[in-house]
Amino acid sequence: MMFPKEFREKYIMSKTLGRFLTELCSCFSGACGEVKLAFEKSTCNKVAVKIINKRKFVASGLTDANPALNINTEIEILKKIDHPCLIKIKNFFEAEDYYIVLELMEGGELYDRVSRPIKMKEDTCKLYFYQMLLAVKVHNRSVTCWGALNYLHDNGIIHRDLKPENVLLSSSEEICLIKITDFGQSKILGEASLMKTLCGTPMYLAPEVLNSLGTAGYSRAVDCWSLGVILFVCLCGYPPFNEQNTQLSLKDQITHGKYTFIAKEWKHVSDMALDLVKKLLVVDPSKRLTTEEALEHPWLQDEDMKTTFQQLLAQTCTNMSPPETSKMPTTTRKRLHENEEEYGS
Ligand SMILES: C/C(=N\NC(=N)NO)c1ccc(NC(=O)c2cc3cccc([N+](=O)[O-])c3[nH]2)cc1
Repeated sequence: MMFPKEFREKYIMSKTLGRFLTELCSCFSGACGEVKLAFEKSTCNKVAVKIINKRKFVASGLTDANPALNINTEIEILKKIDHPCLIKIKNFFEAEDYYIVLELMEGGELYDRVSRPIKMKEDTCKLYFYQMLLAVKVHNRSVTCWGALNYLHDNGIIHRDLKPENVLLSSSEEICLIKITDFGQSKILGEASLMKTLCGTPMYLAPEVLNSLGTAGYSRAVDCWSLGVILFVCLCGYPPFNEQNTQLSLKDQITHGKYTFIAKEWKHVSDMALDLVKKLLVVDPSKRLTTEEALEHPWLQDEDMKTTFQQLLAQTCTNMSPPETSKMPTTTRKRLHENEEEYGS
């Protein structure tokens, strides 16, 4: 693999991190790329480098008409966000492939934790889930060691691909910070253009626009559903919806909210935790808990857990300087704004 010259001037590439084989397989199924360890020459610090293969990226059909737009949207999102539970970008290079240089998350992917035979403790699930909610939610800004936190939804950003592979752990310790990554499917919400459309006569308006009125403004609820699936898997160790289920297709399981409940896998899980899962896995987005509502749920009213999070945060503040993203190469192509309401299903 030939790395661009300007990359090689700054970094020494090392081994592959995480599940290369799965990354390789996912290349054939669509999303593609691997993550490698690298050393920053100027500081000798370790970094992670996400390599996104351009050719497979286009062939996978994962991208909109213009694949470069996707990556540019993603890079702009990565540069814009500044939150302890969202991955930080350090640099970006475009050559025959895309190279995204990021902070190292030595605990690897949550996917590998939930795949282990021994289930995660409920308190650990709570600490991780609390951080995922903080990262995604709309919230009145609170000050951290780096100033006001920018939340994804607060910035009109929907992740749209939340899953255990995209939740990274800061250390191999069970009690650690998590960070959400991979904004390759994210959308940036523009101003509520549907409202402007409705100011005029609907005489020429397509039916799907009028039909979308019911779900208008709920596009961010997709992240809350995904968080519900992640919480389900963390608590009981198996996914709520899967192909092995014979009665219903995976699609029907999801669209009807028919999750598989294996009582023996849930007997050590509190009723409050299960109650929160049930209120996130609600098919109607307008009835699904929002991230703010989820944070108010009784299961998360746990001062010990919140103190632990603040202590973890304080540790990172002492040994880290605020991110320097201003020196990175800017992305040039104009980014499309996704309307607030996506028409149709
Ligand atoms: C930005 C992004 N994806 N964007 C995208 N469009 N993907 O298709 C992206 C996706 C995944 C990652 N993953 C990692 O940084 C990452 C995975 C992993 C596994 C073991 C160990 C480490 N580690 O940092 O030590 C790991 N880091 C980092 C960035």
